[in-house]
Amino acid sequence: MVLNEQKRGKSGKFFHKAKPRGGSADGKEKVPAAPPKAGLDARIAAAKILSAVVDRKTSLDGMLDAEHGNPAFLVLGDADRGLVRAILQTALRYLPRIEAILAQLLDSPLPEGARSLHHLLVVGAVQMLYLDVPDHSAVDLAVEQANRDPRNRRFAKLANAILRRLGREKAELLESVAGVICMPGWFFDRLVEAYGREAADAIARAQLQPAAIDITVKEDAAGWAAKLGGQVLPTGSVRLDPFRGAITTLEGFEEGAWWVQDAAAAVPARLMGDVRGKRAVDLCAAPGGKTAQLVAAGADVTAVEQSESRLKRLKGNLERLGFSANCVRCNLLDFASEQPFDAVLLDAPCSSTGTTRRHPDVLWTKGPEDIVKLAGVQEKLLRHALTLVGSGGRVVFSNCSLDPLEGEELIDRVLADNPAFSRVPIGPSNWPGMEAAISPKGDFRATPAVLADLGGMDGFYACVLAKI
Ligand SMILES: C[S@@+](CC[C@H](N)C(=O)[O-])C[C@H]1O[C@@H](n2cnc3c(N)ncnc32)[C@H](O)[C@@H]1O
Repeated sequence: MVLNEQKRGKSGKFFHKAKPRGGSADGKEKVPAAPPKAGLDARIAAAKILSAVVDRKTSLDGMLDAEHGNPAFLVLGDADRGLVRAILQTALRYLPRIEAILAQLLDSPLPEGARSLHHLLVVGAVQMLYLDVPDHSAVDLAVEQANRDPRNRRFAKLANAILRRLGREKAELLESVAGVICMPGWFFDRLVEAYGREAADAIARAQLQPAAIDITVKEDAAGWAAKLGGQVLPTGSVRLDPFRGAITTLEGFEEGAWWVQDAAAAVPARLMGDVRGKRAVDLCAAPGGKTAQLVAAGADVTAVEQSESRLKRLKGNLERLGFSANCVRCNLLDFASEQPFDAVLLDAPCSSTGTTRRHPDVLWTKGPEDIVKLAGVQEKLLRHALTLVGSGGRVVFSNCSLDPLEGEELIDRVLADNPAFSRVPIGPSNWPGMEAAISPKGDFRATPAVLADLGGMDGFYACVLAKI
């Protein structure tokens, strides 16, 4: 491995051929010495967590959990935790571009054994390229970080040289990678196959934008949009204007007038039609956004959820909203009811590839094999869900995947051997403003590029089935 501005000496160690610009008078890069630096622990935690995400496929949410998260995260104060979140969210969003830039600064790729150096450089680079961290501070801290880690100590000068050069050539480097798709190749190929190149490009662009905050209101969407500052979307959700602060402090939260729910995620329950006075079951219910919608629409709701902790959260959410539902903790495959339901909602566990705007780790922790596996799980759950609905009733199947294997193809397969069920197409004319999210077969097929001018929405799929 040889690096630009770095050559391997006879001993096999790296030495730095410093350019005069940015170096010290004697041509040697200065490596700052060791006093503790503010924010260093946050950078160290970010690099560790980045490694867990991309090398060990660990989900980011769990590691950033305020109670059970990664130990390196839990020891940090609030400000540092915020910084770690910002570094990781941005690094994972732009990873292919950051890696392409680092590749330009290296003559040959870092060896597999230098992964921790790679993560350290990514953490340094993301601050300089996409976050408002002054270059000198990001470089100093990266060097300090390298010096603190026995695996990276010998690379401290190298990190210094690479990141300094990145700082000097930032604008050109960013320009040179502007066309790099920020997704793993396998996933982008699947998007192209499913949606065509143009639409896949639009999705790749849209998913780089962080998600807006959408709320579902019990009533009077226009009134709440005016009160909180926002707008009513064609889906019926209220999109809040960007703001700083805690959502829980906004008017209406305490008294349970609304709940946070992405505009796309709010669509499946709306597709159920008029459920007033009907018996409805929400089969994968927690944290309860769709249960709340069904209760708000006047249904008598049973919520089924297998995770105890998530069911607890659902109950807490319903309580704040002043709603009640019959909550059942079990695997839905074991759930049965003597009396069939009028409405069955199955919002199935999926690859979550539609949620990359909020969960940019998803594409780095999942692979094509997960999509196949999860499609199999969902098919099993859907086949069971169909047994719970009575004649004339409706089943809505939904998930937040962009992959047809977990959506259209699964539905076609299940309908093929369930002649008592048929698809109820959503007519584009039924939903002004949302035509782009209605598939030719009449399913709801949102991608992050739908309503892009208004800030996009999560990728989501929903299909309505009726029982004869
Ligand atoms: C996509 S989330 C559901 C989100 C929820 N519908 C909402 O709108 O708030 C999927 C949920 O299904 C639950 N789940 C997964 N497999 C299940 C099963 N076999 N039986 C019951 N619940 C299950 C998970 O614990 C998770 O809470």
